[in-house]
Amino acid sequence: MSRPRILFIDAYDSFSNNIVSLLTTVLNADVDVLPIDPPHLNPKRAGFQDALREQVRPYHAVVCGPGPGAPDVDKDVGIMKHIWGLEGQDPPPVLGICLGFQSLAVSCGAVVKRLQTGLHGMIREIDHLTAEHDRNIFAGVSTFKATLYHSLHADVGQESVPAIEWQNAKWVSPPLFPDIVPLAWAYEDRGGAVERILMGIRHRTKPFWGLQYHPESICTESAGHRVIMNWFREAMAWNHATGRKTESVSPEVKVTEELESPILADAGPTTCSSSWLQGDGALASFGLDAKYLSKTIDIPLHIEVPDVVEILQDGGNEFIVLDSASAKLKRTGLDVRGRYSIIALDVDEALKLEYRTGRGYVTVRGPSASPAAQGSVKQVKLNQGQTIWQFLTDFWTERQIRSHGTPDPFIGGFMGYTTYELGLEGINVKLHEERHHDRADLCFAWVTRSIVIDHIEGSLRIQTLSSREPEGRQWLETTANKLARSPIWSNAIPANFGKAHQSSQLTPPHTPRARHTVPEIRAPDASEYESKVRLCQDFIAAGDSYELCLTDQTLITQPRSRSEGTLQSQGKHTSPSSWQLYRSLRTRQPAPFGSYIRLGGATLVSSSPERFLTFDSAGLCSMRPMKGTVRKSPLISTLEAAEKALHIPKEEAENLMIVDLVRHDLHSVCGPGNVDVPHLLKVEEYASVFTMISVVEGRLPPRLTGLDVLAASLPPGSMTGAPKKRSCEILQGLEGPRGRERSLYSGVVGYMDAAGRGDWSVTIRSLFRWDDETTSSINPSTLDATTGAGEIETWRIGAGGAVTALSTPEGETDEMFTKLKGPVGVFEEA
Ligand SMILES: C=C(O[C@@H]1C=C(C(=O)O)C=C[C@H]1O)C(=O)O
Ligand SMILES: NC(=O)CC[C@H](N)C(=O)O
Repeated sequence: MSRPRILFIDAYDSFSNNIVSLLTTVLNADVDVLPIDPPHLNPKRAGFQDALREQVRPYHAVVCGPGPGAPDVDKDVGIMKHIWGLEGQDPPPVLGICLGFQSLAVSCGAVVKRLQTGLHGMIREIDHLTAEHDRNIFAGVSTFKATLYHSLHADVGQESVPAIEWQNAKWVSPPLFPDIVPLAWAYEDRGGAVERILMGIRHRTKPFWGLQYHPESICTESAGHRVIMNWFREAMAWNHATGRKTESVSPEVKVTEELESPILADAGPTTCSSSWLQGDGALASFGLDAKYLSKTIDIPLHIEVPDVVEILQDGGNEFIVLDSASAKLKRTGLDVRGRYSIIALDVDEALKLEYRTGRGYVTVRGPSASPAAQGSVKQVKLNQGQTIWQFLTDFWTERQIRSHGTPDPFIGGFMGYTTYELGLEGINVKLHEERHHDRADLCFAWVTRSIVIDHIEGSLRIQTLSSREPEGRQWLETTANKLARSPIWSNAIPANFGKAHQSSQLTPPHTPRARHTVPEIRAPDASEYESKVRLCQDFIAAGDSYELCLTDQTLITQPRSRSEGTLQSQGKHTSPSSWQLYRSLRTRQPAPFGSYIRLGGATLVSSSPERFLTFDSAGLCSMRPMKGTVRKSPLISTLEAAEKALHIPKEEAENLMIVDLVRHDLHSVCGPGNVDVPHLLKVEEYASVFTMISVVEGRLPPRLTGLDVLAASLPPGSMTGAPKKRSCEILQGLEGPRGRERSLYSGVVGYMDAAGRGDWSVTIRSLFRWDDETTSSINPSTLDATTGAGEIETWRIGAGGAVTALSTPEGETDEMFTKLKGPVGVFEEA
């Protein structure tokens, strides 16, 4: 028999692809996905019912999925609501899950109410009917626990049943709702009183079933998969008994995900991407036909990443340093996260690709191209329907290097950043306001000269992608000599030259008093932040989100340092340059994903502990969401104590939600059955906090690369909450003042090399500024006499955390300030 076909109706949930994977693997079925609001099925148009019937006819069964919102709100359920009303001889067999379940219950007359407290990421035992009769999909299923993600539940009068009657009453259709046959329940202890929550139903006469819990969650026990098998067996039995005919899907009806084409706003550029990439202009041919050359030397123990940068800098303007600053602390070799540091060299000479959301073109900046240097900047139009990621893939494919013979993770290739707003474009979340700047949301340099430091081996590899071998080799020698001959290398100058001293005692952010307002720190107002946490919880209670990663920004203004643009340290009384801030942050807050980046008008100084995504050239990808953080304190100073503090329902639920979300993101590119969770809820130690991480792995099909994973998974789920799209929309409204963007914060930083390997971190615990936010000083009192530069620069630091139904406003505010402390401290130190 050919494989059965199932239509999955997606209510924009962040777990949908996990359900598709479950159905595909457990039922050996082909699953097509249709959104709740497909343009060709508008309930307001004449003939809608017929069109919907035609849509579902080819399928053996339909699944109505989970999602944000409420079942009685039309826009939240879209066509789902009309599935239950499909009259005629042969309604299709349908399974509703969570929102889909609630929609079925509402169609049978039930009222949907708010739970006393939402149950998101909570794992509960299911009390189900095991008897073998009457289309009971729980028949023969052993006891199991399942994950819940809901704020609402179906009220069928269960609270009015006296406790002594419950055992007999619970499997009987409630008198007021004769079409609902209860099949499963869960019970929530609410301080002595028990809340009865309907977990599974079937329709009395129609082939409709529903589950309130999430069968696809990583924490729903596999005994629960039997329910899905039973359901499908009942569905097929229904089709057979009623003679319901399914027809094979003709190519016209087959549903595929609709790709939105980018908005082609500016008519400006005329060169389109395909002709540019194949052209032979100086920019288009940059980096083609290159060969990998390298030279390895030992690195003295006292030399640190910034020392290497200082020795080799040649008065450049742009820098990319990915610094495993925590590696030295862990030279045991156990902590593989921080093994390598990568330094791009001669970034000014590299080709840069920049993209801004909503624009239909890519800006290509040639070597040493200042925006003013005409001729070396080109705007290349994206083809109709082509995304920035497809453009980057085409560019990369032309420069791919298959054999290089180095075990190191990077040989040269793309390095750069993306903003949070780039991610929003990818999930079709519109920005509230017009943007009053011209900054790029993605800036990737094609790096051909670089250094990889292996902190475990104590080695340094100088490498180039060069089309002229003798010249390339010459450069390797010159660079090696430059390092070896430097006085710092031979320890003639102490290696802590120019470094800020380590401060272990962190002080809370504050606004310095008026006399000498340098720098001026404007941290979020605690009570305002607390009210935003409460607003988040209102959205959660209403069913609009399961978890919201609320954040806020701290602004620091200071006179622009006179030595900005060089890597010099300077006198005591001037404001610190970005380089000094970086030196200071990496000492105060050493992290596995530190970075110093000056690229495309942005400066980023980061001490991120969070890996977003790593992948190899064979297509194995791994994501490492972090969620659940406690501050180090005398009470919580050991891993053991932190485990106690973090292995509690609230923290575990936060992490689990993001794990399921990341599985969904990875499933979308890796496909059903190709995603696993090798580590769940593991507590790790960082400089000033303990955090819980999980690892989610996927295997990419051969034709896809890590760029496809980035395209499918931004913005990082740990920075949004779930479901991603609705949560981001809510956060946009809350995180004002209006028009404020998260920008680099919540974006990602990393690389994808010419061999196809990549490593990306989430931009958190960091500070950034944009060149265009430097203003002339209007108030002379804010000027430090020794800078005299007359310019004020603005640094931004984002911080926040996940809000759930179980959060407390004070607890979340404290967590936000804890995360802020590290990065803000570099200014206080100055
Ligand atoms: C939002 C931040 O961190 C995120 C939120 C975390 C949490 O809620 O525990 C942990 C790591 C990050 O994914 C931040 O650092 O500002
Ligand atoms: N996961 C879901 O489908 C949730 C359904 C609904 N939004 C609720 O919160 O109850």
